[in-house]
Amino acid sequence: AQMEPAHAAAGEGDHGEGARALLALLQRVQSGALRVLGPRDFDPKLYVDLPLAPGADRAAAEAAVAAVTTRGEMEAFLARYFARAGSDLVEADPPDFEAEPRGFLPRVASGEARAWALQVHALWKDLARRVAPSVAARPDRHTLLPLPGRVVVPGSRFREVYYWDSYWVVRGLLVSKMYDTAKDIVLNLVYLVEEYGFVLNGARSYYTNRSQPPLLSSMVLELYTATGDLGLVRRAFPSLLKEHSFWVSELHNVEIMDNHGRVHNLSRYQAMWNKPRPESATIDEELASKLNSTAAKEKLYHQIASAAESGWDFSSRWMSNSTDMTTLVTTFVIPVDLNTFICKMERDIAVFAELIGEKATAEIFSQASKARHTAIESLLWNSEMEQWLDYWLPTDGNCQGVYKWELKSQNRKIFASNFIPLWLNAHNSGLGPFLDEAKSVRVMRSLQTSGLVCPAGIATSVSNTGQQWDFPNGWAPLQHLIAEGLLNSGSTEAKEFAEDIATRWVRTNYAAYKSSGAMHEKYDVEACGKSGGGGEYKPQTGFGWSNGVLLAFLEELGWSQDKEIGCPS
Ligand SMILES: OC[C@H]1O[C@H](O[C@H]2O[C@H](CO)[C@@H](O)[C@H](O)[C@H]2O)[C@H](O)[C@@H](O)[C@@H]1O
Repeated sequence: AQMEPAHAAAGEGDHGEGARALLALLQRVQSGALRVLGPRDFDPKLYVDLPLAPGADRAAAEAAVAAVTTRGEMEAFLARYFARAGSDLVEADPPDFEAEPRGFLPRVASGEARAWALQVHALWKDLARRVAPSVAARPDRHTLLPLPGRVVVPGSRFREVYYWDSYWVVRGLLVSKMYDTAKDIVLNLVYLVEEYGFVLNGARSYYTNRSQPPLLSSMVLELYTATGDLGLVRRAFPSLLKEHSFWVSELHNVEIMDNHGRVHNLSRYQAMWNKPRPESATIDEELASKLNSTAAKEKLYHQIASAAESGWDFSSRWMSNSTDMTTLVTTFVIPVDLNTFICKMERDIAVFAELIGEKATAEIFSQASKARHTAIESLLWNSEMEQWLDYWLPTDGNCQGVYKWELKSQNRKIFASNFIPLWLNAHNSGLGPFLDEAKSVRVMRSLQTSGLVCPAGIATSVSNTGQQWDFPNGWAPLQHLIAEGLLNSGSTEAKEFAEDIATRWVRTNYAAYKSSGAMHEKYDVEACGKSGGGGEYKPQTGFGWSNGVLLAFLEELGWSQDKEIGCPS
């Protein structure tokens, strides 16, 4: 596959003419709003989330937008032609929600921790929605995509379902005993695979050009483990096979030959898009204005959308110069975490195939996961640093043919993702451990001296670039993946360290909740009780994956009566 894939613009092809025309109109409204309202407090995503108002005519709105020159005219224009962003998602009132479910967090004895956990549990009611029937009836009037079941959104500006966020939402819902809501979420994602061939970044027409870190099989496994619902496994199985094909297709797969002449297959992120992201078009266009040629701009847009596919948007992890976003080279990076997730997906599919009696498929996927495991260990493991490192392909050529592995192409910079393979300890799907205990301990020691472990949790990287997936931000999914891996490594010392990380995280969430009344999308790990910042949009609250991780940590760790929940003094 070339770095500029033939299908770089294929995401467009999936929609009707009406939906495309609506998105084009909304992007004009977005740039008009920036011109008229100014950059202060401007969120470009708001405008591409606007549904057409009942009875409003798109062509008339198109004719009117160019004439808008003042704030008052813009307000009148928006009120006339559009409904409120998010109004096409209606409240769901999940029937499986109970204020205090039976058997909720049995190991949380502290009254203070328990009262707070119940408040976080109650947030599912605020975040649960259903897509309004008008969306399926008139998809040309909404950028929101129809979904069959109830949804749980991250919160604030993130008014729609997101792919990898949903894994931690499901984990939290299982703690909350909301099995039906969790199943609806999984079936919605299965539906997206049936419709598009992969799980979209999010359920909006502007997210159809890319996916996100692939965790659907993990959601199915968690639900199956909690409920024994084999029907769900059977229902999801064809979609899991389809999703796997997407991630190992020419678009994502790269062949690399190791020093012993063995050729391995690993995957990378690569969006099918080479234009500005509609939800951030004004930002992407401003960045690209630093470049001269159309070809250079298209390459940058492709790298931006591919970074969004990684879930780490944005980070010095994908930049050759960490202070210059125009140097994004996402598609040239073979990421540690993506390949960990695909290895896990292959193990999960093998387990599901066995469960439903598809012996031959079970064998194929068991072999595939072993081959990827070997590839991760051969190409990404660095024995001197005792971490796994992203591998950078040469950025001056295209990605055709087989690459020859070179040690110098491992990126020696420290990121939390360098430790994500530990997570496979927690989920060996019955196929044997990923790491032995001694190696897990060595990786733990490397993490302890990496500079990532901070007073309020694990930082995303050690570079403070102003990007949101860098220092000093800590993200709930990263804490959880690493802590779960350490907890299940078999080592008492690693278990204690995992408990320490989780304790720091729970405390910072608690302190920030007490001072702000909200759960946050990300936290600043330099000090207990601080929410995070940086990046291209204002920090958000709600927040799906933070709530899920908090509940999962409390379930896994418990919280004794005399354990302090506030920040340590
Ligand atoms: O609007 C900008 C970008 O926002 C999303 O990314 C961030 O929020 C997601 C939802 O919580 C999360 O999954 C992602 O990891 C965050 O970086 C969106 O996913 C991007 O595609 C979008 O361009």
